[in-house]
Amino acid sequence: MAQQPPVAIICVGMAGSGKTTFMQRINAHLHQQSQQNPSTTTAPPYVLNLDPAVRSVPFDTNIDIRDSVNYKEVMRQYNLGPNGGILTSLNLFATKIDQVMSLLEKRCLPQPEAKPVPSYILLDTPGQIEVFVWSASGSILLSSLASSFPTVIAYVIDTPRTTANTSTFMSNMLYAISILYKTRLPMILVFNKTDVKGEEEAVEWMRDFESFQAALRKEEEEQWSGDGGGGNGQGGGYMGSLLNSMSLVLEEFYNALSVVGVSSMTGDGVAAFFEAVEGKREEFDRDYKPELARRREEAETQKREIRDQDVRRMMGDMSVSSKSKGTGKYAAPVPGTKRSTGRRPRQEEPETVSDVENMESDSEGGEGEGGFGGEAGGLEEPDTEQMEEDTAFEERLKARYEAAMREERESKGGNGKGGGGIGGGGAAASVKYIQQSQGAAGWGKG
Ligand SMILES: Nc1nc2c(ncn2[C@@H]2O[C@H](COP(=O)(O)OP(=O)(O)OP(=O)(O)O)[C@@H](O)[C@H]2O)c(=O)[nH]1
Repeated sequence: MAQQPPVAIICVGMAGSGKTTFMQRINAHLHQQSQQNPSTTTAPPYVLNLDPAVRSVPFDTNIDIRDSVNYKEVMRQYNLGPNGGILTSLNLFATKIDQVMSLLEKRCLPQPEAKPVPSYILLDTPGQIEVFVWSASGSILLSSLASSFPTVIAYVIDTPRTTANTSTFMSNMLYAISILYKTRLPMILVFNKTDVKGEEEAVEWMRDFESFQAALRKEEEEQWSGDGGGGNGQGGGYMGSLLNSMSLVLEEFYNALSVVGVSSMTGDGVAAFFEAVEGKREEFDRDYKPELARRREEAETQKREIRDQDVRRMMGDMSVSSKSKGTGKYAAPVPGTKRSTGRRPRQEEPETVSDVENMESDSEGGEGEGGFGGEAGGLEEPDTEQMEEDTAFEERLKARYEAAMREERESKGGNGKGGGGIGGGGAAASVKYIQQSQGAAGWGKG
């Protein structure tokens, strides 16, 4: 049977929630599996560490951000604090994303007649979730991964701490929502540390909002009785009603999530976690892949439009359209024409703010390109002279174009001159471009 591409599991969670320990556990589980079944066609997982600030990683990694970026040095050089250092390190790492992706694709995508590939790619992320999830580099890393592999977010939660009270629980759930909506990737909630406190209470609060509201009421009563009846003005007030309403609103969100209880310490619940991952792989293929393709197509169209706009603006600046040929502000003065002898060129329509400023300064001082003398009042020469000037410019442009074409032909003919490197390629491309645009403007092929 043909192998499936591996699922990329990205472990995110608040600092201290147990991401690294969880990574260590699932990594050990997968290694054990591949050792126990040597006949299996899958290799051990491919592991990446994206936490530049971690001192030591308790598992072997295939790619480690610390190998390419020195976090301490980044902080020192850019004069940054810890979070800025992590963010900048991630940004620097993101500049190498094409190398990372080509390595991942080479090692992890099933190849015909090649050795087994891993079933899973595991990624550990920095504890400062926002630095990873809300940064440009985080988005680049996530979208690159998701474009090649089914990708799942494992949101690791410190169960004892989160279920200590309803407001901490709600805050954590809201954080999970923000990540879900930001990344738009399938998510599994991993209630970690179940050896200390089971996940049952949290799951009940998610599945049955009445039980969450009952817990909320109980907390409020306790607070009121603890305060000797005075209360602190928060428990029963807007906080209580906000949490109440939230529990109703979030029902829909909870239904979209898979929830598992795991103890990274004992290994309890790891098998259930991988079952959930397989479920999310199907969900990714069914729901997320088409959406990703649509977003990619949208981005491509946007990029094309921006490029076209830039080209149009550039052509406008160069004034190579048939209408304004030779009158642009970048056109060189021609010996023997009126312009070089002091006549002001015909005013163009401003296209940019700087054009307007240039025009204003031209008309104020008359110090533009030879524009001084008695014509500052805006006297216009007859059109025939303008036409002469246009023709001269056109001829110069044509001559330059033909010379460049000749040069290109010679370099192609292998006359020992070589291609001219980057500069030569650029000239050839410009010639081609000018040729096309002039052709479109009715200038013929030349
Ligand atoms: N009892 C128990 N402790 C755990 C479990 N998982 C992690 N811990 C402990 O929780 C603490 C934090 O674990 P880490 O794995 O370092 O957490 P992290 O999320 O990677 O932390 P950062 O790297 O700071 O983001 C450590 O002391 C772990 O031993 C678990 O399942 N049970």
